[in-house]
Amino acid sequence: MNKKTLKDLDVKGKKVFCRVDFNVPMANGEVSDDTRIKAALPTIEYLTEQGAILILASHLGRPKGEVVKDLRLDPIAKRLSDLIGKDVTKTDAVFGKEVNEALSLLSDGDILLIENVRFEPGEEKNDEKLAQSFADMADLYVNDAFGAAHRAHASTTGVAEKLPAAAGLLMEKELDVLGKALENPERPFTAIIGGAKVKDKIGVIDHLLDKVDNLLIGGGLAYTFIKAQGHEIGQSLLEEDKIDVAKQFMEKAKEKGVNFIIPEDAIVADEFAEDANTKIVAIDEIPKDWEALDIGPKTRETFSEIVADSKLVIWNGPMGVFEFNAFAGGTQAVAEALAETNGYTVIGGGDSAAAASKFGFADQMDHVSTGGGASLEFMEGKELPGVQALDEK
Ligand SMILES: Nc1ncnc2c1ncn2[C@@H]1O[C@H](COP(=O)(O)OP(=O)(O)OP(=O)(O)O)[C@@H](O)[C@H]1O
Ligand SMILES: O=C(O)[C@H](O)COP(=O)(O)O
Repeated sequence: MNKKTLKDLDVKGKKVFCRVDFNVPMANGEVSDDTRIKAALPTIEYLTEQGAILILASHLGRPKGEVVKDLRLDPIAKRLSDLIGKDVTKTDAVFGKEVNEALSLLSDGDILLIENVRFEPGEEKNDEKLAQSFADMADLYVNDAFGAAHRAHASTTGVAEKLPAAAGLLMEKELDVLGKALENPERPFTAIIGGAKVKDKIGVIDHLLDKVDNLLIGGGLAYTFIKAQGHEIGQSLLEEDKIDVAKQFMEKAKEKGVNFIIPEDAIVADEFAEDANTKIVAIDEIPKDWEALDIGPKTRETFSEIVADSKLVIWNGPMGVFEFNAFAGGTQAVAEALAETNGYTVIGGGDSAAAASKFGFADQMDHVSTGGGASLEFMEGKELPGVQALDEK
């Protein structure tokens, strides 16, 4: 990586403003999944052990510049404190008198978590004054929030331009793993793309077609491709205005010699419901009034065989409506195939990461990205503003 990292900084006795992505799922006022908090621990522990005074900043949800009680970071401060076995001071303010007073009481190795930065209207606007307030608190800036690196906000880019700025250990690892995968992949290299909409995956499919040996398409977006091949898809998800793009991708795959695979069978349902009537059909036999909600058994087998023979697999997006048990089998089969292959496996965050943990395979993946949108933009070949803003080595 050509950006400065934690190891390039001398942090002892310095105030370090560290942006983390603690945008975690909450239920009943408590953290219901602390994966992202745990992922930031190496950076937090390194900084405190080195004797920095650590100021942590994160967003939670999308409060749009207003204070939203349920999006306060107190439960996160508590969980962090339990995980590291150390007190974490939490302020109700994002900056100003309360934060400065709290900071003045801290010693080397202590931790302060400021309030949800998105309570400030200036955060998402990358407001200069807010960025300056963050910079005024600290001597150094560290960005460990890979999950928010695709956002150009005051706490991710604005402040980075005002202080010596380096990547945290999680940021460094994410960029290393995803970067190596895309720049110098071991082959055969397979990408599996699922999820709901072609629209959301155009950039990533296009970019991956220049890189991969196999591109496997599942999920709701597959049916636009199937329609583009001239088959009827009943009530399945269709983006009429993306049929041409789907055709172009299939052409591009042919030109590039990429093995482009779309489902050969599906589980169809007579309504979008957990307890709908279902059957397995060949892909050119989807009944008019039914909709395809998961990939079928033959497709699962084909996908699993390709994954087994791959040296590198990247997976983004579920293969079906995995939230309903009746249509979770395809996603589970893909997660299992990744868990079993000897190849290096990378999950591109979001729903696929949730699915891998739901089915108990997350620990068997080589890398589960903490970024949903961020990993997708990275895989599209875009520069992430939160990374761009860091100091060059
Ligand atoms: N065949 C299908 N028909 C309808 N919906 C589907 C189908 N297959 C998958 N989905 C839905 O797609 C949704 C996930 O789509 P999305 O594009 O958001 O995935 P994702 O890219 O993994 O998400 P994220 O951006 O959070 O990583 C799931 O809620 C799932 O139910
Ligand atoms: O959950 C995420 O993907 C990140 O925390 C970014 O959140 P955002 O989409 O609300 O900017």
